[in-house]
Amino acid sequence: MSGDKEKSTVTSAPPSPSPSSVPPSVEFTKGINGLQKFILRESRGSSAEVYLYGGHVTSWKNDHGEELLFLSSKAIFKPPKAIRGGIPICFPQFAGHGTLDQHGFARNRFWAVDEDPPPFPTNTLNKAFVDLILKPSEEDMKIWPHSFEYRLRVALGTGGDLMLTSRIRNTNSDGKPFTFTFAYHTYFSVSDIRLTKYILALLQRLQLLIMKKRGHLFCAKMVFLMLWCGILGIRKQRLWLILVMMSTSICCV
Ligand SMILES: O=P(O)(O)OC[C@H]1O[C@@H](O)[C@H](O)[C@@H](O)[C@@H]1O
Repeated sequence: MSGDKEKSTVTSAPPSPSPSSVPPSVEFTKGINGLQKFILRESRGSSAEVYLYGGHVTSWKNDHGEELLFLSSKAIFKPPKAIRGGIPICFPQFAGHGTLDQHGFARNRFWAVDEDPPPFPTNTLNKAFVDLILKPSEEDMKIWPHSFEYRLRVALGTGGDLMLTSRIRNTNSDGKPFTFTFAYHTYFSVSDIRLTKYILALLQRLQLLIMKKRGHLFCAKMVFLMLWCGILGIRKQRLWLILVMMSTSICCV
């Protein structure tokens, strides 16, 4: 679950470390309303917090201690209500695209620690990370009759970059395929929401225009994001972090 040792929950620091040599660490503790959470810390001081409830990232701070995610002051942290802010996981349905409640049920379920995650092709050394897993309950199967294993890795890299990797496996005993929709519904923190609203409206139009003309969604998204960050004066480092965030992946096995 942490950088140096894949299976240990807490990485202990060596004796008298210098600030730059403190290893990445993962702490399992209680958060708001006693809900359990992990705190990931990286050697240069950035951190992230992940609740088991919802597999929900609620905080991501850079090495200056600045919060990069928005968490509503009205977020109540009381199941079955979803946590408002941070990075809600919308699964197996995004928005109202289906018969389930808005954004599906993954954000309203208690996830478990994944004790035996399949290996990753990439090097996880020097990263603080935690592996979570969600499997449907009998009640879930009544509203969405598909068996699955949803594995989520939340990792914090040495530069403070936050990476979420979702791996969703169809475990239907009859091998029947299923479809789903999904989103990391990230709430970024911004300094001026009014200005952001105007700029977003403008850029959404621009994005639509580019998509219509070129039909190239990826390019449009990148142009959109870079303009947005540039106009809002987001520092270069933060823009980079956001771009890394955007490159988080989802794969089905
Ligand atoms: O209010 P919820 O269910 O947490 O959803 C968060 C937001 O999700 C977005 O997808 C909707 O467009 C918003 O209207 C909504 O507020």
